[in-house]
Amino acid sequence: MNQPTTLGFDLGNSRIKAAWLSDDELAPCPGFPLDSADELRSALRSLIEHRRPGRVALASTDPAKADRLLAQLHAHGLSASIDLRLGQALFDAGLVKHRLRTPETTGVDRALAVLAATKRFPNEASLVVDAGTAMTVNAIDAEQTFLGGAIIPGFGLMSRTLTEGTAALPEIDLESRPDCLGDSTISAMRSGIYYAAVGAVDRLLEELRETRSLGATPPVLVTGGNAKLLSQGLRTEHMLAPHLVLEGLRHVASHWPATS
Ligand SMILES: Nc1ncnc2c1ncn2[C@@H]1O[C@H](COP(=O)(O)OP(=O)(O)OP(=O)(O)O)[C@@H](O)[C@H]1O
Ligand SMILES: CC(C)(CO)[C@@H](O)C(=O)NCCC(=O)O
Ligand SMILES: [K+]
Repeated sequence: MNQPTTLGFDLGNSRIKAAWLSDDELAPCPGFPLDSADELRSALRSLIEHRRPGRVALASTDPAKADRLLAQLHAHGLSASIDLRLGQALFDAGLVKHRLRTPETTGVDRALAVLAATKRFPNEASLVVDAGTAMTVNAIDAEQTFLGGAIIPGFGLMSRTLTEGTAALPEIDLESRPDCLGDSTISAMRSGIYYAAVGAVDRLLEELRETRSLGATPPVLVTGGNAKLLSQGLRTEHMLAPHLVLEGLRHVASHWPATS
């Protein structure tokens, strides 16, 4: 049996997701918060206490947080032999083809999710939605070229904008699909935020399909911390893919030179 030895980290703007990665398996670890160094240290300790990784692979959209995680790993005698900070790393390695004008600023999470989609659908176009702190919609054509897409604020960011930009609107949370008719201040905010995002994603998927010759019904993969919540209201047919970024990282790890 193939023993998973790579510990992979997907470090986003609000959470760290980790998984044990092998050539044919992805075993997710419980997620941990990014807020305090103490919390991170103890979460990391319990993660590697019983099982020492042969290698660490890190993908991060936030360089400062990535450096902090690396410092914590060093304290445990570990370093990241794969340390990805930008989509460019995947483009340069020939793992993802693209037609982007600014590959040098493209998020590594977008490129990794796209890579995972090209492995799932090697012979057809596909669309990827990542519902995280920010939400992204990403288009891949039938030749497996990443064409680009859209970046929109996630539920939390939209909600914070409303609260911070007004005197009267309170802080809210959003845990399930709200009624579209908000009959209170809070339920009206929940409705607005939820349908702004879900409606935008549905419309983007439709526009991309129609205008970018992706075929009538390319498969749509939905990932990210808010994937399930988004999925509850999406009209476009789609599949949930909970760990698409880590899935992409698994593909990178299995192609990366063992010595680096
Ligand atoms: N178990 C969980 N712990 C924390 N947040 C969760 C959890 N499950 C869902 N969420 C939601 O997931 C969202 C973050 O999503 P995700 O983890 O994909 O973000 P991220 O990777 O930090 O963001 P980004 O991809 O924009 O950098 C949070 O807004 C939170 O509401
Ligand atoms: C858009 C986010 C925040 C989504 O996590 C991330 O992919 C990112 O920081 N991207 C940089 C800009 C870009 O992807 O073009
Ligand atoms: K992410």
